[in-house]
Amino acid sequence: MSSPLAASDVAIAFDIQGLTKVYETEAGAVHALRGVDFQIREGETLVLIGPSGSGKSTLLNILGGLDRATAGSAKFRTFELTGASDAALTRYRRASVGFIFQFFNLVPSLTARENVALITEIAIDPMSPEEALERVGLADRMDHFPAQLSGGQQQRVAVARAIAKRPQLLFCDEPTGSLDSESGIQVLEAIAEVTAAVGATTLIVSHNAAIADMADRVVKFRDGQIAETIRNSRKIAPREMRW
Ligand SMILES: Nc1ncnc2c1ncn2[C@@H]1O[C@H](COP(=O)(O)OP(=O)(O)OP(=O)(O)O)[C@@H](O)[C@H]1O
Repeated sequence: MSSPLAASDVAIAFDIQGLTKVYETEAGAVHALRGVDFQIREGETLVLIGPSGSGKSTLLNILGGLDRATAGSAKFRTFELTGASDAALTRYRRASVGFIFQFFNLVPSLTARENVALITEIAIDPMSPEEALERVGLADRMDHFPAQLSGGQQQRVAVARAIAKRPQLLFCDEPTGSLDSESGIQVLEAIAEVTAAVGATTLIVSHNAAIADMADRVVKFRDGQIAETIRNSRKIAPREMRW
């Protein structure tokens, strides 16, 4: 069956078919994803919203090579994630994916520059830690330790770390979840800027409905499935969002 997005002039980053995830727990099986069919275009920014437990993070983790599906298929370009070896998934994450999580995950004993350098030292074609930190507005904070930075600044270091290797994919799970609105806007501005600069396909999971305005498409989850997708006619810059 031909898909509406598979026209020859549209490059597809992810082709997802029947993606299913069941967690076996002591309390019984938890159906986190119930047969998701979806395609994501190269260079798109998607914002994933929906109730707690509806499967957003599970999808992000599977597409990021951090978790494995129970059934179905998820293909990034020509790379089939489901069924890939652990080594292949590690190579994929290292080469292609930048991650940003809610709680920054910086190494406390390293400066901002050193936290970013941890990644650039093992990347294939990275920008310098200095360039990455300049892009997120931290040129004057490079030699600060995480404890000397605000939450928003720490998250911008995490953004710099995620994009310094020029990833094809940027996955953000609640990137502003622990920030006040002004810091959150600065982090989203940094994400929008670096996404445009490196041309990454970007997925952002958020509970903040305002963030949906910066997406090309908003993906609404319900009960382990995609209930609706909405294409924004115009993307709104984070600074102009109504928070
Ligand atoms: N490691 C795990 N073991 C067992 N169940 C899990 C695990 N991870 C997630 N789940 C369950 O899978 C379902 C989907 O969780 P998921 O984290 O993907 O939802 P979410 O939409 O991202 O929620 P939230 O917005 O609260 O982060 C939930 O019922 C959750 O409890």
